[in-house]
Amino acid sequence: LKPGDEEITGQIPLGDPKVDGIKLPWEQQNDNTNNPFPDLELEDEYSLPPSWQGPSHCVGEYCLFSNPTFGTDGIAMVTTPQSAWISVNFRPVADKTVESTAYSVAPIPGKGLGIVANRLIKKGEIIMQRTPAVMIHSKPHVELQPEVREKVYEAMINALSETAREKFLAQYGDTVRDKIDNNAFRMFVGDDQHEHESHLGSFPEIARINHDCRPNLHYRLTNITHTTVAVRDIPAGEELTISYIYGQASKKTRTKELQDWGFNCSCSQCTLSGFETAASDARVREIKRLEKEIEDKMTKGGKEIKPEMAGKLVQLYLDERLHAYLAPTYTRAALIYSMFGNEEKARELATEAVGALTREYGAHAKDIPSMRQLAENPKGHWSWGIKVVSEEPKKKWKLGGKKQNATETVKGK
Ligand SMILES: C[S@@+](CC[C@H](N)C(=O)[O-])C[C@H]1O[C@@H](n2cnc3c(N)ncnc32)[C@H](O)[C@@H]1O
Repeated sequence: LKPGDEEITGQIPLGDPKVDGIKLPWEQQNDNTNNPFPDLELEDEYSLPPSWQGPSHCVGEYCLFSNPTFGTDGIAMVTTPQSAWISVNFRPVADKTVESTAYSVAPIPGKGLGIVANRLIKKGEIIMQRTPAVMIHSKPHVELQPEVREKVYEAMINALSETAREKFLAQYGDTVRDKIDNNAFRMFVGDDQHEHESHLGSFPEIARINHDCRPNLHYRLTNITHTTVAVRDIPAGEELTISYIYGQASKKTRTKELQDWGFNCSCSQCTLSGFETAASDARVREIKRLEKEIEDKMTKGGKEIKPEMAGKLVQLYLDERLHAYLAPTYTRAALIYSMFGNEEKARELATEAVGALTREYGAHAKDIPSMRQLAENPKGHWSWGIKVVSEEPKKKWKLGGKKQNATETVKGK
């Protein structure tokens, strides 16, 4: 969330008690109840298993739901019964992660605390995989009156397991709200039948990872599980980083976005010399130009495309150290070389694409079977030697795209 978001008001009609006399929810209860918030009767459709507490502390349709034994360290959610039900019923994710001694928390000059590799971490190794300790629907987080929000958050923190509470409170930031604003990831909770709704997920251990515009980790959210993966080999002693913003932007744009986040970036890319920064900005511009050119030519049937364009794009991504975003680029390049009948390059790039897709989207990424087939047997792949796609070019050309999971994140300040 960016500064200014808290100015948005109105969806939750609580009013200001001091101004218009509307009572806060807990003031509306009769005196002989200990529960200051009205509980909500759950429709059968959204009833949760008996291990769950809630709904309680309801404000409008948003209530507290908790389970101290769920996922990594238990969870407390402030959300709608529908989103709670969807989250509880998501398929669990359990990949093999590195041992917890492979990294540790350490002070990082100019960034507070951060996480540093204790041994060589290999490209593709999964560093952390966690479910949120706290998950809050974005609307009440932004729109609730501060007094009401504080009460709800107090109950939410009390509902956490002791371990989760300790980890949550140890995060960077003064108040509960600060800790959420500075550390949470935006996640969208929904499924095929229900609209995806914006939430803020707090993963306290992952939140120690600082930002770098050219990160060595990629993160993804699969349903409500957060996974961080190494996108290149990381030597012992190097800081582990993710990007809080979209990295393919000029320094000026990145600086502005990170200032909106509340800090002046001191990452490897933001501290380059003026000359290096100009070269980097030029590469980013060239990446965008080439991507557009390739896309335009492909949607027009691919007549004027040259495989070298795709090769150049891959090289620009590597030169620019954009290792966290290689999957679509490798996939596109492998297809183009295959279309032009270059077996060696098609195999090589499709093999790279399988690795990048696995790192960036997980082992079930939808383009993986096709890229695997291309790597193993280019001549048997649909794209082999077609050069010019005159029929239905868009349909054949379309890459799997970014949205692979039910949830998708932007670092959710
Ligand atoms: C999610 S926290 C990261 C962990 C935090 N450093 C800590 O001590 O817990 C985000 C905060 O870390 C700091 N930070 C992260 N990346 C940074 C960077 N590239 N440059 C400067 N400060 C950074 C900023 O204060 C930012 O608001």
